Amino acid sequence: MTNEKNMKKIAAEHAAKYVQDGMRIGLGTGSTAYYAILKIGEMVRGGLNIQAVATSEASERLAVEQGISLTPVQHMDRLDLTIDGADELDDRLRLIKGGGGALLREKITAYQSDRLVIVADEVKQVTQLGAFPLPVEIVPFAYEWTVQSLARLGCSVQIRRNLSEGFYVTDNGNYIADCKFQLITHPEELSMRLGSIPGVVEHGLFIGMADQAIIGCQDGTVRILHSGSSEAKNIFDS
Ligand SMILES: O=C(CO)[C@H](O)[C@H](O)COP(=O)(O)O
Repeated sequence: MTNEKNMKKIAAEHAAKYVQDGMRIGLGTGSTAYYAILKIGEMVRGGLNIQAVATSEASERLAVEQGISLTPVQHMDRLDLTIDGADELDDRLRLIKGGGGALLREKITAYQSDRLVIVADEVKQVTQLGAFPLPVEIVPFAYEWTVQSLARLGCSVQIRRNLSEGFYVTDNGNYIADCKFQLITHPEELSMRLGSIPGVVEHGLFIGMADQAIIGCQDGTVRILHSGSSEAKNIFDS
């Protein structure tokens, strides 16, 4: 039986194999993307030449520690590939992201990428999204009103707190509202409704963005899902 950490690691290390010399790479955030950054760092120290941007200050620090030099975004046009984690994904590669609070930079980076590869352990794959509370980044001004608007969509809302019990503040100076729906039956419609609330900066539904998901499984295999295809295959990584 492979434990959760190893499921994340095998998925992330498989994805790192897609990174090739000369590519422009987006580095994701979270405990699964962490392993991809470690692997890419190892490849860079071995001579791989890439340009990279990170989706959070935490991933920036990790990348630099690993010897991956980061390029300012204004010096990059499109990215070839971004490797990032997810909190939930369904068979159509619709995602909930933002558990680590980095959803805004992650979505901007994913949108700018020719290819978004999601890495996750198999617990994250669900038939319907919504068991994981949907993170929504909101501006601090009048956040109480924004919370009321979010609650009118049929969810219970909690402003995320940090360990010292103050509000968690994102890398962009905003708050995160974690929105618990029973289940999200129509993610596309919800995405549009969230986007129309003033005060919402961005939300963690990523729809039509992921090209591929690499899922690390308990039996030590990786399952690969492609957008637009219901076929999945499990393979032993070597
Ligand atoms: O969206 C994210 C951060 O904002 C992460 O990718 C997501 O929370 C998954 O994290 P982990 O790999 O630690 O489970």
